[in-house]
Formats: sequence, C-alpha cells, structure tokens
Amino acid sequence: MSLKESSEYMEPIISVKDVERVFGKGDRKVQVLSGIDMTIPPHSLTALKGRSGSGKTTLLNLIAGLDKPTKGEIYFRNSLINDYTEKQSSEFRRTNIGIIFQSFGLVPLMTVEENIEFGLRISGVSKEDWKDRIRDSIELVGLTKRAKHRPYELSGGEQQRVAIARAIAPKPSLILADEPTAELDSKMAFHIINAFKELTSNKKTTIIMTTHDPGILEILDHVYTLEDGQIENETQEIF
Ligand SMILES: Nc1ncnc2c1ncn2[C@@H]1O[C@H](COP(=O)(O)OP(=O)(O)OP(=O)(O)O)[C@@H](O)[C@H]1O
Repeated sequence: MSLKESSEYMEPIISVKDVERVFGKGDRKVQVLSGIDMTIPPHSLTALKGRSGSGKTTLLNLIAGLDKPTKGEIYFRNSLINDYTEKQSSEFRRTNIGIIFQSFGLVPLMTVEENIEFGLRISGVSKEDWKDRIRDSIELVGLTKRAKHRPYELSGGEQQRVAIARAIAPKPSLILADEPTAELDSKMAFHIINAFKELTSNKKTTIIMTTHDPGILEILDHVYTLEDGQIENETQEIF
C-alpha cells in the first residue's frame, strides 16, 4: 500500500474537538456536553454509552448536523459540519449518512419494501440497484416474510429492524444509530450487532451507536462512556 493510500485510510471520518452543548439560558441553563473529544476511524464500530440523560443522543444529533455545538468543532473527514447552512446540512445527511432514530420514522402507509425504497430514492441510489438492495437489507434484518407489511402490522422490534434496513440499504459511509437494539430481544440484538460488525469489518460503512446493553459491548471496536457531560474513560481501543 502506498503512503498516500495508507494515510487516506487512517484519516478519521468524524473528529469531534472540544465540543460543548448548553441548552437554555439563565436559571434554565443546562450544560449537557463539555470538552468532548472523539476521533472515529473509518470502518469502525463505536458505541456511546452512559446513564439516561448523559448526553448520548445530543452528541449523535451534533454529529448528524441536526444540532449545533455551543462551542467546539465537528468535522466529517476534512469538512467542518457545524458551519453548514441548513441546506448543506441536509444534503450532507442525504448523501453520506444513514440515521436510525429511537422513533423509527417509518412512513405508515408504505410497506417495508416501500419504506426502504423511499430511503434509496432520497439517497440518490440508481434505480437499477433498488431491487437487490431492498432484498439484501430486508434479509439482513430477518424480515423477508414481512416485506409486504405496513409498520402498524409489525411489532416494535420489527419496526426497529425496518429502520435499520432502511439506513443500511443506501450503503452510506456513516451510520448513526440511537439505541438500535432497544426493542430487540437479546438474540436479535446480537444478530444485528454482528451484522453491524460485518458491515464495518468489510469496509462497507462506519457505525456510531448509542447503547445501554452491556451484553454487546465486547463486540464493538471502541466504547466511549459519557458521564456528567464528559467522556469518562476509553475502553477497547484497538486502533
Ligand atoms: N432541547 C433541549 N433543551 C433542554 N434540555 C435538553 C434538550 N435536549 C436534551 N436536553 C437535556 O440534555 C440531557 C441529555 O439528553 P440526551 O437525550 O442527550 O441523553 P441520553 O444520554 O441520550 O439519554 P437516554 O439514554 O435516556 O436516551 C437531558 O438532561 C435532557 O433533558
């Protein structure tokens, strides 16, 4: 591998530098994050863990460009995303990021297949690839038999898996997942995390997720623990 290739490989996909997020003013001021530094290498599987209210979702929202830090910088590769206009920010998400939220954001009148197709359409994936991408992503989350069903006909865990399939299908360079296994039983959670691990090991994507689940932590490449708005300790550093 040439020096150029190897240095490109090591370039972080996300760099968070001295980030702070304060909500509200005066008496209602809440300092949720402060002095956050994080470097996410490409093709890694990283988790943010911490107590409820520790700021995990807030940090994911900042990385997605859905919110802006009150201080500090967030880079996607070499691009400073906290300076993006709203238009640049939504274009950035549309073309680079798959988002799995706690509220799944599925379109109620669309079947599982149609929801995933919708995701492919807005990500700009060429139409000739849709059929394979839809089939493969549905298979990956174990919902082949439910492909023609609508979200209201599915359980919470099944809806969560549709949201995962929809985020994966466009093959984004970064997936941000807020508690993607929260609704799943331990066997299915393990299956999904293993699928995440395979997608990152095969250099198909990079994943940053939040979790409460101690059972899955050992599969991950890197775990950041948030406590009192700061990164407490770093574990499982393998890079
Ligand atoms: N828009 C807002 N205005 C004021 N406070 C907010 C706002 N958004 C989040 N917070 C506060 O920031 C803190 C962190 O919230 P966040 O959702 O990031 O936590 P979390 O670690 O993801 O929690 P959980 O595990 O319960 O999902 C909470 O105390 C919350 O009340």
